[in-house]
This record gives sequence, C-alpha cells and structure tokens, in this order.
Amino acid sequence: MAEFNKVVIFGVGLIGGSFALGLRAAGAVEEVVGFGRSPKSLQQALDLGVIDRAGINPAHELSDADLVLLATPVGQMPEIMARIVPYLGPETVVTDGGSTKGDVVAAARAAFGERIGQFVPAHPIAGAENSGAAAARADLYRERKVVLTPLPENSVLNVAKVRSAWEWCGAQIYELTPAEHDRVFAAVSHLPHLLSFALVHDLAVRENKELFFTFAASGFRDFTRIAASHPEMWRDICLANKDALLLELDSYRAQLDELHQALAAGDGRRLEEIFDTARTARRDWAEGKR
Ligand SMILES: NC(=O)C1=CN([C@@H]2O[C@H](COP(=O)(O)OP(=O)(O)OC[C@H]3O[C@@H](n4cnc5c(N)ncnc54)[C@H](O)[C@@H]3O)[C@@H](O)[C@H]2O)C=CC1
Ligand SMILES: O=C(O)C(=O)Cc1ccc(O)cc1
Repeated sequence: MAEFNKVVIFGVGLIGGSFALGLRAAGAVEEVVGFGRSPKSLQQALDLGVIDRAGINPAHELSDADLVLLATPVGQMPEIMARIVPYLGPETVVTDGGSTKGDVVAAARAAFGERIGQFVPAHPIAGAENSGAAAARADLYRERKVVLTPLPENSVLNVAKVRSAWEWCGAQIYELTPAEHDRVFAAVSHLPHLLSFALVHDLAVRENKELFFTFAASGFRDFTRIAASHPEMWRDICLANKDALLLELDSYRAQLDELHQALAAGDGRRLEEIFDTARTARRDWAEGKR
C-alpha cells in the first residue's frame, strides 16, 4: 500500500506537478487531487496525467487528505491557507514549495492559529525558467536539495511525513530556520534573478534592441536564461523577501562601484584580482568542492 492515500495540490504547475509525478513514479501515492486558478491549467494537468482528479470544493477534499502541497506563487498562499484550514482533517499535514519562507510562515500562523503544527514549510531547490504542468517532470527533484524550515509547533511525525514525501521524489533534505533560509536565498537565487531581469530589460527597452539581440552569444544566454522565468512568481518572491533582497542589492551595488572605479582608473590589477577570486570560487562550487 502507498504511504500516501490522498495528496491534494494547490497550483499544479512545474513544482506541484513534478511533486505529483515524482510521488506517483515512486508508488508513494494512491490519488492526487489538484486545485487551480484557471480551469484551463487544471484541464492540462488532467490531460497530461499529472493529477487524477480536479478538485471543485476544498470542503469535500481536505478532511481525508494525508498531505496538502501549496505550489502557487507565494502571494496567493495567504488566501488559500485561510480558505482550507477549516476543512483540514486532524491528521492532514500541509506543506508548501514556495521560494520564500518568512512570509509564508507568517501567513500560516495567521491562517492556522492553534493548528499551526499541521503546517510544515518547505522549499525545493530545483526548478527551471519554464512553468506550467507541461513543464512538470517526475525526476525534477532527484538528487536535488529540499530545505525544510520546521516550526517549533511541528510534531516529529508531521515533519517526518513531509520529509518522506520529498525523499520519495528523490530529494536530499536540509533544515534551516525561515530567517536563515531567506537570507541565503536572497543572495544565491533572488538577487541573480533580479539582475538577469534587469540586464535583459535594459536592452529590451532600447529602440535599437534588435542590433544587440542579433549579436548576443552564449555568455548572454547563460547570464539571462533565468530572465525567461515567470514574472508573477518573481514579483511575489522579490516583494516577500524585500528586506534581505535589498541588503544583497546594496552589497552587489558596492561591488559594481568598486569595478566601476577600477575600470575608470584603468586599474587592471584590481580587475584581475576580482575576476580571479570569482573564477576560483565559481570553479570550486561547480566541481562540488564546497
Ligand atoms: N519555478 C521554479 O523553478 C521554482 C518555483 N518555486 C516556487 O513554487 C511555487 C510554484 O512555482 P511554479 O510551479 O514554478 O509555477 P507555475 O506557474 O508552473 O505553477 C503555479 C500554478 O499555480 C496556479 N495558481 C496560481 N494561483 C492559484 C490559486 N490562487 N489557486 C490555485 N492555483 C493557483 C497556476 O495556475 C499554476 O498552474 C512558487 O511559489 C515558486 O516560488 C520553488 C522552487 C523552484
Ligand atoms: O531556473 C533556475 O535555475 C532556478 O534557479 C530555479 C529555481 C527558482 C526558484 C527557486 O526558489 C528555486 C530554484
């Protein structure tokens, strides 16, 4: 018998859909029910076999659910939480796949109240610039990291349930506090996306942009792949993690100022020092030395 009899997913896109496919491929779930914002995206998830059924009324689906995953843009989560909490069964565990954790935890505390122990926050560190159920893959989480940011109110059993679900999908589990999580991901994920959007935007609004895009090569492609990511999702992430992201933006701006000065002064030695430190760090990281 599968570990999870019924899993309910709100937002059956890349993250929610891949969770469903991963659990099913592992034989870990009997039935997956999806809720969506648009009938079209839910129908697509059904047609692709990502979910077994499209849910209509949360009141009918949640009391016997083992696990609920919220996989919508983080800005949608407060309202969904408020909508579902009254119908959760006593054993139902709710988790999420949102890219930020401080805001999600605050929303969960407001919506779950005394039942906050039933919410175990999580963030899969796997994804792509593509979105929607059509981009979902059973192996998206294989050998990828998932960060849990458990709450003091979570029981060992509830955390274990969420951990187990991600492990069935092939993921390696890490734990951070929500604040640690948001600081780290502001630097290594949210800032790079902001910079990539900024670079492409700067060119895209120029009258002669075609001239530039015609000659952009693989370096541009590497730097800007993530500027093809979902605008609503990234709007929500940036706003949700505003404080940590602004700090990282300040730090990056100071780095740009230093490069600007070195360049203006023709200080090749300083430029090379900075490039060398960066190259070593990037190579060590890519080779898994850190
Ligand atoms: N795309 C990525 O690489 C990663 C995304 N995440 C997080 O996962 C979450 C989902 O992202 P993706 O799957 O990439 O987005 P997506 O756009 O592929 O899927 C989101 C789905 O949620 C649905 N949705 C939106 N509002 C809804 C609502 N109020 N009720 C029900 N369904 C609703 C959309 O119709 C869509 O099907 C976001 O919170 C994002 O920050 C986390 C890790 C990686
Ligand atoms: O497209 C990429 O490379 C990503 O960086 C995917 C990604 C996006 C958001 C997350 O919270 C985690 C991973």
